[in-house]
Amino acid sequence: MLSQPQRVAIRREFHQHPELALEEVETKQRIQKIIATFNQKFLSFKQLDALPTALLVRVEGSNPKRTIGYRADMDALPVVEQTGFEFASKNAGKMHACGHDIHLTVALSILSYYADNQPIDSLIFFFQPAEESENGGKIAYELGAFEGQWRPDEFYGLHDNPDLESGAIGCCQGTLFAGTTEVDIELKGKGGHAAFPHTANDMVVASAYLITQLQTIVSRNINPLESGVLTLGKIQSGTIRNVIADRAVIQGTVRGLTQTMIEAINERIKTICEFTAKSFNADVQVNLNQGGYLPVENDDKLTAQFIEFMSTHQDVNFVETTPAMTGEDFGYLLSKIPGTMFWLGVEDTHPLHSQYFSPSEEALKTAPEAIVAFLNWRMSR
Ligand SMILES: CC(=O)N[C@@H](CCC[C@H](N)C(=O)O)C(=O)O
Repeated sequence: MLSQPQRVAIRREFHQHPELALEEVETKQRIQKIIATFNQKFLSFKQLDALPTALLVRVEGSNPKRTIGYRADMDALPVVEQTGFEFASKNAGKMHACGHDIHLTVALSILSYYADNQPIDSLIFFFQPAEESENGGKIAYELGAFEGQWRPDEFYGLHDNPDLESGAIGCCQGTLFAGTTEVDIELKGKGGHAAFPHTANDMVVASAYLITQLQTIVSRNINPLESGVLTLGKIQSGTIRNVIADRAVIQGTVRGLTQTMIEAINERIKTICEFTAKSFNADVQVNLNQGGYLPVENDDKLTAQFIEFMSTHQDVNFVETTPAMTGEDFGYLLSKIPGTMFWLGVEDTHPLHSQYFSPSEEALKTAPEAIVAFLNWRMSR
């Protein structure tokens, strides 16, 4: 298995060269280059023409009862890194601010183990593009990535978590992550001179009211005992102080722990947009795209086994977690193939998606061993 210094070097190499969703060309080349150094005897590969940055690797089992999938995502975010590390991003405006560099390194470490130690069951490693946006998991599934001998009977994947101690494994039964919807709103009015507001139709003012109205969905429309989020993370309108803006673009994301909640919030967004725009005599276009970001629902039986193993294994610091409002398109894959998603603690004071996010590399010391131990245990059953 890759040593800790090798793991750290690999993680830093990925960290220095982040690529956005569907652009992970060099990242895939790096993955392939690393795998090329492994024993090839039990390995075979699959690529997808229409999703060229994806890579599937199959490890042939010695006496397979099942095929087990393991997924690692590989895309970065459009974030300007501010960590000041010597291995900080070399790609301007892009950063592995969600720890997918850690995810890749853990997956490659596990793969390196099974390249040398043939597993009993067959394994499929899915190096997945486009988790942060663009639905890489769903696209791969729909392209037939998991057909025939490439279909796992059960699927596992992790996400790093700065709130957990380094190396801790966190998981829960049922919903681990929220489902999400990407929200795009465009308001159109009439531009004009700042001095003559009565001759124009100001989309800065309309968007201010619309945003305020939309914020009432969570506070006034949903049951306080349930949960939902609407974050509007981006707004663009206007060009200069003395021109009335004829257009505003608002982008955001909805989060809910159930599909019913997501759909209820989405319906309210449409209604509020329609009537608020009308009240300003503006045109509005609303685009709500859930794509593959379904709630991440862990399979009852497989997750019970995962928790049983992780919570009793002497080398694992296991933490029972509560559902989180982060989204994950692994939710789509788990809606097709049963499995378990879990957290890996990377202890950091900065949250995921922060320009200062600095996951602890200590987590790399123990996570691959813990996951290999679980997989071997699973294969023995
Ligand atoms: C783990 C994580 O941070 N995932 C992203 C997933 C984004 C989903 C989608 N593009 C959206 O923005 O709604 C997250 O922001 O939770």
